[in-house]
Amino acid sequence: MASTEPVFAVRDLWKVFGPGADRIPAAAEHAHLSAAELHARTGCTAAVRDVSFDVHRGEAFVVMGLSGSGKSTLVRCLTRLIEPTSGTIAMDGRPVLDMDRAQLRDLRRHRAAMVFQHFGLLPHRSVLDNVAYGLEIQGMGKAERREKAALMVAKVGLEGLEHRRPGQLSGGQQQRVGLARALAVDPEVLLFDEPFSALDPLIRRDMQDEVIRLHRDEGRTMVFITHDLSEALKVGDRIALMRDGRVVQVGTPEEIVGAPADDYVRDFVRDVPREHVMTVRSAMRPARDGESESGPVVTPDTTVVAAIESVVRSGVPARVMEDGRCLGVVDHSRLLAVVANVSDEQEAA
Ligand SMILES: Nc1ncnc2c1ncn2[C@@H]1O[C@H](COP(=O)(O)OP(=O)(O)OP(=O)(O)O)[C@@H](O)[C@H]1O
Repeated sequence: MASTEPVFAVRDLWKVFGPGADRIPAAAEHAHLSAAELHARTGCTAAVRDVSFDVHRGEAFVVMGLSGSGKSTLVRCLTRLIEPTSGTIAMDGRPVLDMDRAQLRDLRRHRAAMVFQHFGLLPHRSVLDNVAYGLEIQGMGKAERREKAALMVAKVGLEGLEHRRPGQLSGGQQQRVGLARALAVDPEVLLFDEPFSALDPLIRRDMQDEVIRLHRDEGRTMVFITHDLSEALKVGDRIALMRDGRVVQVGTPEEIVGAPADDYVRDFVRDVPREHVMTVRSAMRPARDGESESGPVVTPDTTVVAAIESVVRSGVPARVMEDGRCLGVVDHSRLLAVVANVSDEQEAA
């Protein structure tokens, strides 16, 4: 298996609810209709509308959009918890829509584990046994699964709480149990359905950091649903932004914020503090006489806010260095242009 092969390859995917749903994807006369018009005309809801994207190995892929935009339906289609109306999905090159029940069970149990918003914990079991549950389903012996579960409990920071019941835990702790349970089966992909939206802001931030740490440490592929833009920008390597069942843009946080595909995306990201998302790679200019010889050094993926600090402290432009080469420099005006959302042309004018 080539390592460049996507984990998920989704093409022309549709999920339509309602009467005669099967006929909607191919019906060209409906293609230009908005979601509301389509519903008024046909009685159908196109929850996922002609969507194509790849999820690369090892990336955190975020599906973002407002309530009702189709995020949950899309992600549930990946493992056929919801049956797509048309299109194709491949996981590791294998067509998911051709899988029989046994193959699908294997897919959901071993390869793509879901972490739900409402934890789905078993109330009468201890933390340890909840975490071990997925392994029990897999048929692993008691001693071995408890040992493995204990490791996962420690990994998500719940040591000492192994014998509590879910009802004796806070929301954040319960979510950690759900996370440990998904991790215990060592899936190739973790699918998160708005996992933290029920948590209060501070615990939510802790959990986001936890997920990012797990992602960095293990390089595990993640698909993460959220309606929260700041969460998407924080967690995602790439983000698919959905509107009315369609994916309107797929890109890195920097691409989404720096080069919105249309007015909808532009409006969506309008209030994002750009200096926290944009990097010096998109802010730098060519070095002029002597500038590549001195001044503070930053890497190309340094955020603008971090580069501002370097430039302010040193009083001179910062050099953007990669593999010993100076790619360019960032000075006060380039950095301020990012903060003010002024483009090169506007700056020069
Ligand atoms: N079983 C169903 N029958 C009919 N319509 C459905 C069904 N499930 C979802 N829908 C509709 O499909 C659209 C997309 O729903 P979905 O739950 O995927 O959105 P979402 O972006 O995940 O929303 P939220 O953030 O509120 O969970 C909505 O208009 C919803 O009402």
